[in-house]
Amino acid sequence: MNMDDVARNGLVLLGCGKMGSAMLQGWLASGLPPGSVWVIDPKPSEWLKSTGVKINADLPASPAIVLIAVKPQMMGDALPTIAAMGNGATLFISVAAGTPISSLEQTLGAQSPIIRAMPNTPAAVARGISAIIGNVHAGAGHLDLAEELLSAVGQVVRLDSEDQMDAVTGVSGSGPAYVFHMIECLAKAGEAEGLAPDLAMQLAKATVAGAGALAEAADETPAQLRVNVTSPNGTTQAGLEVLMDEARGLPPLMKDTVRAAAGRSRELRNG
Ligand SMILES: NC(=O)C1=CN([C@@H]2O[C@H](COP(=O)(O)OP(=O)(O)OC[C@H]3O[C@@H](n4cnc5c(N)ncnc54)[C@H](OP(=O)(O)O)[C@@H]3O)[C@@H](O)[C@H]2O)C=CC1
Ligand SMILES: O=C(O)[C@@H]1CCC=N1
Repeated sequence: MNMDDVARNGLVLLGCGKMGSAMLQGWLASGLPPGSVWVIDPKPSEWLKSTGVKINADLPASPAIVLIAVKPQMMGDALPTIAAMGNGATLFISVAAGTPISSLEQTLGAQSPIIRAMPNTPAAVARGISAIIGNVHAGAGHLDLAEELLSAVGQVVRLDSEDQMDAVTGVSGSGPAYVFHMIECLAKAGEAEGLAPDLAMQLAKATVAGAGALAEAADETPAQLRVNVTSPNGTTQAGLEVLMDEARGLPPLMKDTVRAAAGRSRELRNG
């Protein structure tokens, strides 16, 4: 099965909030016909209505893919809508944080091919990264199909074990929010040094975006790129002595941040 089969047999998107719409935007931009997409969402946005996809319409009996993008806490209400498609050819992909494959199997059927994925919101600009892992019924063809679908919105990595998903969620699923907060903090710090808010925000956004692009494009490691900015006894060294402090700086803070997010992912296993 490939994206041509998805266009022919249909893709059902269950839940079209922030993550569902970020991905849908990418799929439509990459050529998936709107007429091949069924979206189920209680309050469709104006953007969704403008796309030409089928919204809250009768569903195909056996779509190629059902992508589940509701909150973990909404699973109980939402999954019965699609449970009848289980135990057949339909591939289920869930992006829900925490919800284990075993719990999805209970509702969708023990014979269903199910893939758990953790994307992130830069998918909206095709710069996301998704990690995927499947159940025993998700064969190589299903994983290839999920990878092809998610590749339309960024990079895809395959996990060896579902246990890795909590740490992945703490790093790349939630990670964009950490980076957005870094932009906010950098801009505020610029304001504290006397810059106008607009100028401080422009400098902060461009710096984070540019550094991210350089980190991805360069042959050097991020550590070397950092060294390249740091003149001996210069301004960066003075700043990094604060930021890189092993007791009070970013290293322990980032470790605690990712640990808290991964821990919450583990808690969500129980609903
Ligand atoms: N946001 C992110 O960065 C990421 C999110 N995820 C995962 O994606 C999933 C969705 O998160 P996110 O997009 O942020 O959340 P949102 O609340 O933005 O989106 C969920 C959508 O599902 C709708 N919905 C609620 N109940 C039902 C139902 N019974 N049937 C169909 N749709 C329903 C909601 O409608 P209404 O608002 O009216 O209730 C909403 O539009 C979560 O499981 C999350 O863990 C994964 C990676 C990153
Ligand atoms: O905050 C959350 O629970 C979701 C999962 C990863 C990003 N957002």
